Formats: sequence, C-alpha cells, structure tokens
Amino acid sequence: MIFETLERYDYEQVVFCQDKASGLKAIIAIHDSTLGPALGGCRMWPYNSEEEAIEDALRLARGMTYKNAAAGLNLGGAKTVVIGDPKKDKSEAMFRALGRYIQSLNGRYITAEDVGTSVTDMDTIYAETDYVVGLSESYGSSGNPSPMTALGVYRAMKRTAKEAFGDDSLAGKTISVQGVGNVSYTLCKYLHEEGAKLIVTDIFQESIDRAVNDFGATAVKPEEIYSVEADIFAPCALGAVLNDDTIPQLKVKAVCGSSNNQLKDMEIHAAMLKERNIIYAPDFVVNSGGVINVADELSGYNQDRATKKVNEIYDQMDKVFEIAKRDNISTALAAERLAEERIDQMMRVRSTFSLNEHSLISRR
Ligand SMILES: NC(=O)C1=CN([C@@H]2O[C@H](COP(=O)(O)OP(=O)(O)OC[C@H]3O[C@@H](n4cnc5c(N)ncnc54)[C@H](O)[C@@H]3O)[C@@H](O)[C@H]2O)C=CC1
Ligand SMILES: O=C(O)CCC(=O)C(=O)O
Repeated sequence: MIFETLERYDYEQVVFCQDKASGLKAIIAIHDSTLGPALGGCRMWPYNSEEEAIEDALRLARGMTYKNAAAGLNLGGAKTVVIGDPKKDKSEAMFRALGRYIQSLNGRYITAEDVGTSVTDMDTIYAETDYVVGLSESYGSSGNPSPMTALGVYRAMKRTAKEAFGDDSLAGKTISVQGVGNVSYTLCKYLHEEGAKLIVTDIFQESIDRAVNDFGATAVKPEEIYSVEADIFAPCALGAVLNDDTIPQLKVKAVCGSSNNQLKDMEIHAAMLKERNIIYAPDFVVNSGGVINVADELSGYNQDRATKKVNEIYDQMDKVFEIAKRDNISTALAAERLAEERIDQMMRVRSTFSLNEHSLISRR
C-alpha cells in the first residue's frame, strides 16, 4: 500500500527511524528535492497509530514542497514526525539519535522546529548533524520563527486587502482573529499599529485579556468568531476551520491567517469561498515567513536579508492573484500552480550539465 501512495503523489523517500535505547520512533518523509535539499520541521505528537503518523508525515512533507517553492526558496519539501508526547517523552538521547539519522541522509533533508518541538530541541539535534536550522540565537541563528511568520501574514493581509478593497491600507478595517498565540499576538500588534480594529478569541482567557488590554481588542467566544461582522478573518489557531459549517457563517470579504491547512477540503472549500465572493489568501503562501527566516541560516543568518524576503510575500501574493485570474481558478489552486510552475522551470534549468553543483549550505 505504501508504495502506491508514494507513487501517486511522487514521494522520493521515507525513512523509518527506530532507537530502542532512547525510545525514538520517527518518520522522515522527503517529498521532492528538485529545487534543493528538502527542508521541513520536526513535529512531535502522540499519534493514535503508526498509520496516522505516516499519513501526517506524508501530507506535511508534500505541503512543504509547495510552501518552499511558492516562497521562492531553493529548497525541496520534507517533514519529520516523532511519535510521542512532547510533554513527557522528550529526552536528549532521543533528539541526538534523530540527529544521527538526519546526518546519515547527508544533506538531502534539513530539519527545523514544528508543533511539539522547540529551539532547544534543535540545539540538541545540532550536536549530531549540521542539517538543522532554527537554532538558538547564541549560535548566530534565527531563533523563534513566529515573529517573522507574523510579519509575513501582515504583508499578505495588506496585499489581500488591496484585492478586496482596492487599497492595501488596513487602517479602520476590522479584523477578526482566531487564536492569540505566538504568531497572532505579533500580528495583532502590527494591525493595531496600523489603526485596524480587532475582534479576537482564544480558548485561554489570559490570551484574550492580553489582546484586549494591549490593543483595545473586542473579545468574543470561540464559537462566535466565524459569524462576527468584519472585513478580514484571520485563522491563527487550527487547521480545517474553513468547512461546510463555517463558510456559510462568514460575514467578511477575505480570509488571511497563519494556520496551516485551513481548508478542510482544498478544492471544495476553496470553491465555496469563491462562490461567496470571499477572497482566500492561500495559507502556505501567507505563513511562509517562518520557513523563509530559518532557511536564511543556510547562507549564514542575516536578519535584514531575511526580513526583506519575508516582506516579499506581498509580491508572491501578487502572483497568486494573477494566476487565479489568468486561469480562472481559485486562489488555493493558483498557489499550487505557482509552486508547480516554478519547480517545472527549475527542472529545465537544471537539465544543463554542470560539473560542480553549487552548495546551498555555506554557513559552516
Ligand atoms: N509559529 C510559526 O512560525 C508558524 C505557525 N504556523 C501555524 O500558525 C498557527 C498558530 O501558530 P502559533 O502561534 O505558533 O501557535 P500557538 O499555539 O502559539 O497559538 C495558537 C493559539 O490558538 C489558540 N486556540 C487553540 N484552539 C483554539 C480554538 N478552538 N479557538 C480559538 N483559539 C484557539 C491557542 O490557545 C493559542 O493561543 C498554527 O496553525 C501553526 O501551525 C504556520 C507556520 C509557521
Ligand atoms: O518554520 C519552521 O521552523 C519550519 C518550517 C516548517 O516546517 C513549516 O513552515 O511548517
């Protein structure tokens, strides 16, 4: 069964890593390395079954191919999942063992943090491999990616506002924000500074209170966020929040937020939004600031250069809207097409023989 899936979606390699001493059980899925070494975070999660873990690794790895390609990075797509509870199963030995497996791939895969892992875990992995980014700032690295992800979401939102309202100013606009966590607290700060009005929700009262106190936000209950009247809805908490139940409730002109996999079913729910004339800013373009930032470490991290690239998410959004109009398709499909067209073009460029492949990893 597994080869059937790998063939259907064109996966290159799946590595199962097992280390009895440390309890490591991990899957590294490399989807596509046409553009360069495959980069994607390492997720740790208490999966209910091995099948669920494999499925998640494959789905997330493919998503990284699209995210990295659409972001203009010379990187392929991959992801690692570690089976276990990040609150109680982590150990130095486990991440060192994983680091050795990553090193054995000799640069085909570069890891980074993701849900359930931290900058500290990346530092531990670094003891065994060069192929890890998102280390502590003390290593001259980029540290926590969330502020850059927030900047990217803000830039994408401005471009989305231009599409929806003819002007990219967010001053006076009302933005409804689902989840006030690492990414969206900084996003709310940018929006507040520009003069936007905020309606927020979270499952933790302290997070809501912080946004109310710091940005004068209006708070609503979690289930109310879909039906509030606003200009733009920013999902910044969970996946699959754009679905049969929520889309009919929306009273907004556009959706633009940081969450991964916002559309429950990519084609069906992108089409539903289009039908309702709600502009959807594709999640993997919008939230690529984090990966753009960590990937910059591969050239020796430079914050100004990384910030410039994250600001360019505005221009990547330009291309998405252009392709959507050119091909009369949803913006979600247009973002995939943007990624596919770039991979295709680079494949042609690389058909020319070159004796010494330029190395992407120059920092060490
Ligand atoms: N941190 C990063 O650099 C990146 C994050 N993302 C995605 O952006 C989203 C947010 O990420 P972070 O801010 O890092 O996570 P976070 O965990 O710091 O923030 C999420 C917030 O959503 C709240 N929340 C959870 N369930 C909720 C619900 N049902 N209703 C309302 N609020 C709820 C949580 O209490 C939390 O405050 C995630 O989907 C993540 O995968 C994507 C790319 C990069
Ligand atoms: O942002 C990171 O730290 C890693 C990139 C990644 O895995 C993602 O964007 O989902």
